Amino acid sequence: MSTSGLPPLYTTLICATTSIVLLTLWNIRRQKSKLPFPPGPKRFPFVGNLIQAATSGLSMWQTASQWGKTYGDAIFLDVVGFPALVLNSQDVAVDLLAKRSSHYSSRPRFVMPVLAGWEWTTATLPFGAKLKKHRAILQKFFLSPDVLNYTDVQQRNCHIFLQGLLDSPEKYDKYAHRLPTSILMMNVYGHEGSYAPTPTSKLVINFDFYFFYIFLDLLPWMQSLPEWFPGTNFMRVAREGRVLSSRVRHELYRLTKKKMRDGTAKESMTTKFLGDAAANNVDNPASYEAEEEEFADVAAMVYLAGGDTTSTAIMNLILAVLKFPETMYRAQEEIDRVVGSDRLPTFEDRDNLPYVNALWEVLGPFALPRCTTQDDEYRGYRIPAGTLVLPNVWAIANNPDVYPDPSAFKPERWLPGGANVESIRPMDYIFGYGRRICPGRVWVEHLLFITAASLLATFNIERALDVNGEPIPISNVVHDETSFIRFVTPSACTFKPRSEKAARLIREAASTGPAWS
Ligand code: HEM
Repeated sequence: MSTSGLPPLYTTLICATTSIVLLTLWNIRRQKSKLPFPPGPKRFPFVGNLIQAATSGLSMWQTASQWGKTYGDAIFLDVVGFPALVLNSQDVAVDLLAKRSSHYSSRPRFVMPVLAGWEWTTATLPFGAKLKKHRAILQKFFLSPDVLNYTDVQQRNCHIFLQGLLDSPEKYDKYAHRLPTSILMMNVYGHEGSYAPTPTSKLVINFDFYFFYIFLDLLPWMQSLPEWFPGTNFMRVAREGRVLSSRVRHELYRLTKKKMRDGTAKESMTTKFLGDAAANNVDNPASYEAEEEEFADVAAMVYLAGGDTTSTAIMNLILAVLKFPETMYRAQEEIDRVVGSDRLPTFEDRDNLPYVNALWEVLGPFALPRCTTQDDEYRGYRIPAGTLVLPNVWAIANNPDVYPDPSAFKPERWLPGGANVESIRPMDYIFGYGRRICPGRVWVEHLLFITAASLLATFNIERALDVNGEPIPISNVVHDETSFIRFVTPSACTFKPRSEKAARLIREAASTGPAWS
């Protein structure tokens, strides 16, 4: 509508109002950019807070928790020039990562993982259309057990796991790794066994490994140096990474497609997805190909994301039981009462085993960094776009104001009448927040329940004794304190079947399951 026909008073009013609104907006913006950053330790030129974190003698999560006592639960850091924000409490993590997820849901993109060919992985994708497609596929297959009927596969493999412990208990860490990877292999591709493309692949697939090369983000011109130039070792590492990435992405997937052509493929996420995609794109081969390419990435991502995380949770469970044997006896008393000794536990028992359910929530701290996509203001502080946001799950889980005696393993704290029955539970933070919350969480919950219940129904797990009959100290070693996953090394311990009958039940159940290669 034109204002030319309006009386002069109206025109003046409209102009005045518009000017006031524009001035106010400009002022808010100016104020915002004048706001201070959230509090944090003194930042030094070039290195920022890196030296303080590296020399504190604690893990980075513990150091950040200590800083929290002085600076509060949102701490601003400088990581060699990159702004970073550590979130030390559940309230702040939910406020930012869940309630403001529109601009806290991206991931930082570092040079080296991209050079090494891992830019397709769901967990590193920036927020956008591609990520939404990946997550839609993951949620379709993993949020409900019914689509892939994965509880069946989990239960059968769990029996094989128990048989492994009967036969070679000293290999328990290998079996703890093989359990989730074999199930994922079947769920995702329909293959039996687990998979490692090369013996060193574990190292290179752990993305934290690439953070060593963060100097490339500060000195991007180094990528143009000739390969003979000193300090360009990253080029060789990146080349090896690309070969590995391509194998992880395609090998298992192509094998399933071959089996589908031969008519020997077992039902899996891949056969189901390709079947639906073919039916929906009968007249549009280009669209089918695009969907297929996208899907192969998601499938490979599941295998990468689910193995080490879930096997670490199983190792933590065993460690917790070794450290606090009374929890094992209490769980066994509940299992004996509910399940009896004539059969192995099943998923139908889950609701009747509250103590066992409380017991498996002992997963180690694990989190993935986020990256902000817009400037933000929070509690009177400025958080610039491009800030690396790190949820400190360790600090949240070890907050003595929420959890009395936080490092003691007391599953009963979650039960009716327990100290933490009203508090947030580990399940509320160990799988992340908002739009990037872990899409594998329901699958994990099922597997950890059946593993804990079956393991404790059939075995007594105890510390091994030395030549003098004294218990050998538990290995508490975490492989790599800087890793996003707190890997646990195995302890000297024994897995004794609770009875002849328990051993027989295991052998009978395992004889109907798949063989682990
Ligand atoms: C104990 C086991 C596991 C734990 C503790 C865990 C935890 C997490 C956490 C904390 C995140 C980051 C969430 C965020 O940024 O807020 C994540 C992301 C992810 N998880 Fe899991 N996870 C586990 C197992 C699995 C499994 C079995 C799968 C396979 C389906 C899986 C697939 C993924 C994927 C694809 C992402 C990236 C999601 C994205 O960036 O949007 N995880 N997980």
